[in-house]
Amino acid sequence: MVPLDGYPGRYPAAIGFSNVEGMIQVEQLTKSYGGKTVVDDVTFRVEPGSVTGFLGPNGAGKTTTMRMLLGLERPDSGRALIGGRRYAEHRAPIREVGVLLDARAAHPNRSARDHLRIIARTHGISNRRVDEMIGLAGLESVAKKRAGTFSLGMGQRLGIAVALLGDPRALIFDEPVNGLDPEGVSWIRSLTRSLAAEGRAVLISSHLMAEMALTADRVIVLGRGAILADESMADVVSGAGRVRARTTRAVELADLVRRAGAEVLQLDASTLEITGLTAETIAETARTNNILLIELATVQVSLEDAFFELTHGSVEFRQTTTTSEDPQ
Ligand SMILES: Nc1ncnc2c1ncn2[C@@H]1O[C@H](COP(=O)(O)OP(=O)(O)OP(=O)(O)O)[C@@H](O)[C@H]1O
Repeated sequence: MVPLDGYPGRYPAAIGFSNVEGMIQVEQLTKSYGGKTVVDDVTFRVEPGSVTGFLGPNGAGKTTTMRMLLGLERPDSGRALIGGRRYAEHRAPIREVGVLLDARAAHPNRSARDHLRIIARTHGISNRRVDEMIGLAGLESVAKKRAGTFSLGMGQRLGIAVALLGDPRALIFDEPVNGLDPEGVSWIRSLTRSLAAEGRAVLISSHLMAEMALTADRVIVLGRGAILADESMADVVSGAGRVRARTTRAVELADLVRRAGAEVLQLDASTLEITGLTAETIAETARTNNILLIELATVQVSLEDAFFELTHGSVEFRQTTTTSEDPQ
């Protein structure tokens, strides 16, 4: 991405960052509304140089957490910091954190370009930067149109252009792919990846699991306000250490690995699913006993499956299967 005028050489500078610069930090954050705790002692970090997916069922507390990071809600206890400071403590927050919370934030009667220019002017940012961001967001052909006529996807693009205007080190995007067409979804993916590659910290909430699996390096899962997982994407989809082995001597191999402490599920005459031993140990056991392996692979699960497994006890709004034709 093009650095902001007057900020030459700030990126790529992940290595040069002091340890909290650009970092998004939440420490023991708690918030209740009307006696209901919606964010419950939440602690996590989003490091510069990474995209962190912020996942959770409806009502899990993702937006409330993001709003506390942006000083829009006051925590009951705990701290929400960007670059080591509360949002309100930054002299120029637009240069610290880029935010996409509400795609409909632009004044409906103002053109996209004017909306950006007004924000730019109040923050000492040049019109050239505005034009660059219009180009980056793919809004050139509609820059003079009223924002009120924009589709949801165009509104999202305008919101992203605003978020990037100040060349911030941290980015917080709430459901950025909402309303975008496939080309827009893929644009957000490559944009967030390149923002992270430039050394920025990116926190991005989404319900689109397949997309998150392609975009995020880390995953934080919230359920009923509490952290259910904070792991690398690779760990989340690693299938909890399960290894699938195929051999013509499945019963013998099952017996051997069980004796080595593994749990074994026989899937069919030749296929075993083994938990508790690495693929390497299983291969070694098979070789020592002259058992030919036809296939050996660690099991990967989809992010969606991993998400359902993590959150099944924390879903607040679950539809019933009753239809109007069912007897009452
Ligand atoms: N201003 C408010 N007053 C009262 N309750 C609120 C307020 N804001 C949020 N809540 C409640 O807090 C809970 C968490 O909401 P939040 O919007 O943070 O969840 P979310 O994880 O972002 O959900 P979604 O995926 O549906 O956007 C919900 O039960 C919501 O109704």
